[in-house]
Amino acid sequence: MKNKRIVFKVGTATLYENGKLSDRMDKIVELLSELNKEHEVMLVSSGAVGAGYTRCPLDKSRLENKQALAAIGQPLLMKEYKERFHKYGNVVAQVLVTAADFDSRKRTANAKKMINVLLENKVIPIINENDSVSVEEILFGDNDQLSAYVTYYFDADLLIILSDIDALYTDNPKTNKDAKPLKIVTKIEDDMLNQECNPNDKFATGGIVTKLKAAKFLMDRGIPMYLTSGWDLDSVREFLKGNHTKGTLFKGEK
Ligand SMILES: Nc1ncnc2c1ncn2[C@@H]1O[C@H](COP(=O)(O)OP(=O)(O)O)[C@@H](O)[C@H]1O
Ligand SMILES: N[C@@H](CCC(=O)OP(=O)(O)O)C(=O)O
Repeated sequence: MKNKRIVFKVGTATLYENGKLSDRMDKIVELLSELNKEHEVMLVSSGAVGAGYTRCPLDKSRLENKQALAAIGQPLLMKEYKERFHKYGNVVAQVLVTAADFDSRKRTANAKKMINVLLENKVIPIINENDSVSVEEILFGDNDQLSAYVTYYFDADLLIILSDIDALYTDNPKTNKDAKPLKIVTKIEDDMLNQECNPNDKFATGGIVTKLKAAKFLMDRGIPMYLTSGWDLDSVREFLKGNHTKGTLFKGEK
């Protein structure tokens, strides 16, 4: 793949381990900095609520507390990214969105123009839901679907989801040891989307279902999505070189 616009999404469980930032963030920053030389790179990053909790352990079951945790954690998360990307000479930009930003063509077009300016200048946009004001109808609620919207509405060629799981399996591999990884998925059945959502990290809101919804949204629009582990970034490097050995590629049949 050459000169592509690529969106990466990283979940809370990949970034944080036992309430502490993991060195996986360093590895992700290294990979994105490498790719930013040849491609246009955007990052949708979760982790604001988890980061906020490290400083102020509020009861996150109350919505206003969760909003406050995001407000506390978002600048902490950005500081960590900014410092790491700086080592590679990269500038980052914080972009916070709500579902309402994709509701009107005018607002989406305005946001896209701004994203284009960032990418033309090799600045890496780090995007998250604006959790501190996102409630009710303007709420996405999970960054898997948000990253699919970012990919489609901001004209990207590919979405790569870096997860705590290395592929989509025939069943939940954490509870069924016979579950098998799927290499390519060309169709998502409705019953797959009706499973319960149960993310592994207590600060996460996604789970496998939101990843499948993201994949379906993109497959319906002819855009591929690659799901792989945030623990093993060589699979991403290989995939982008055309060697698909690990992870799941979601690609609609056209
Ligand atoms: N069919 C399946 N294939 C893969 N993972 C599954 C499946 N069903 C349930 N899961 C669970 O979904 C988890 C991934 O979702 P989540 O914890 O939200 O990841 P992330 O933090 O990367 O967004 C896996 O670790 C696994 O426990
Ligand atoms: N926007 C929230 C995370 C939402 C989310 O989807 O979390 P995850 O399932 O870990 O990708 C945050 O920054 O904490």
